Amino acid sequence: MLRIAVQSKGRLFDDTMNLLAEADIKVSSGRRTLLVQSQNFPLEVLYLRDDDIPQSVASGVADIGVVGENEFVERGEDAKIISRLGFSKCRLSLAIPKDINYQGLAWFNGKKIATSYPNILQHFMEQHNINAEIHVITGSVEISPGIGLADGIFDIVSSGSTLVSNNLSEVEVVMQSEALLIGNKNMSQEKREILEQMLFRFKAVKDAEDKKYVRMNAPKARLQEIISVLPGLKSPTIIPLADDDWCSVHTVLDQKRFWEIIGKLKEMGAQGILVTPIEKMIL
Ligand SMILES: Nc1ncnc2c1ncn2[C@@H]1O[C@H](COP(=O)(O)OP(=O)(O)OP(=O)(O)O)[C@@H](O)[C@H]1O
Ligand SMILES: O=P(O)(O)OC[C@H]1O[C@H](OP(=O)(O)OP(=O)(O)O)[C@H](O)[C@@H]1O
Ligand SMILES: [Mg+2]
Repeated sequence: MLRIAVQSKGRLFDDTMNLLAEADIKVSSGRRTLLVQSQNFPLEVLYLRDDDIPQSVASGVADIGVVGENEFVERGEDAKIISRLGFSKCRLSLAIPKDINYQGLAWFNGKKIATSYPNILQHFMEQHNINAEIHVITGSVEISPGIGLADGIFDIVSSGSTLVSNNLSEVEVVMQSEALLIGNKNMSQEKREILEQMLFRFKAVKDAEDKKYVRMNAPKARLQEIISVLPGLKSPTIIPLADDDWCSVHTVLDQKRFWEIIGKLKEMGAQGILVTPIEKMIL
């Protein structure tokens, strides 16, 4: 049995549970139960506060965990990054009251900065030879300049609307962050095998993202032309039709090039084009 640490509530919870669900790993999200076993996969979910996830994975209380890169770097715990999950994208930035005429990092010398990420900030300040006072608070960081608690802040920014509503402007982006799947460095062989199975499923879901399964009827006379514009996995599947002059062509198209390719296919005489989403794809 593999044990995964998942944020019990908050921004990472939904996307993590969706990822498991898409991989057909069933887990009831009994929010009051802290440890829940999957009904159909050798996985148990340990619900924790995200701050505690890096340590729980490093110490082996959990084998793997999903946590924001910001939190993982801040904690400096000894665990490895297994994969980047692509959700909860944000950045850690320095921001100051918007009416200040900011000329560069030197502004922060002798200033007080409020943050929940003192280690990352400290490291950044040392790298740039800035001497600022770091004031640690665990939440509502953006309010601190407004109430005279600090001169600037160092916090998570995504859309930037929290900064705007607190009259702050972002002056330096220090790091980019996304959700990470992290793992204990000394997992048993048995656990590593379960993890491989899980990653295989995640990949199948990810590979199917933004892909469409497309079927169409094509005039045989123009079949080669039609095939030449289709990327497909290997080559498209060609199926005969009752009418000898026509055949059915099945292929997989990338969402990004979808309309461009469909346009060409229509010009080449393709008809009855059917488009369906793909749930999983094993390459
Ligand atoms: N606005 C945002 N947009 C995108 N990702 C975000 C945003 N805010 C936070 N995150 C990411 O999601 C993670 C979890 O955020 P969340 O707000 O749920 O936790 P938290 O702020 O640490 O929790 P709490 O508010 O209970 O202390 C963060 O560590 C960060 O990686
Ligand atoms: O740039 P934005 O899109 O406005 O997002 C940034 C805000 O989002 C997060 O707070 P959250 O909403 O998670 O509230 P919290 O303070 O409870 O963590 C983060 O701490 C910022 O305050
Ligand atoms: Mg938050």
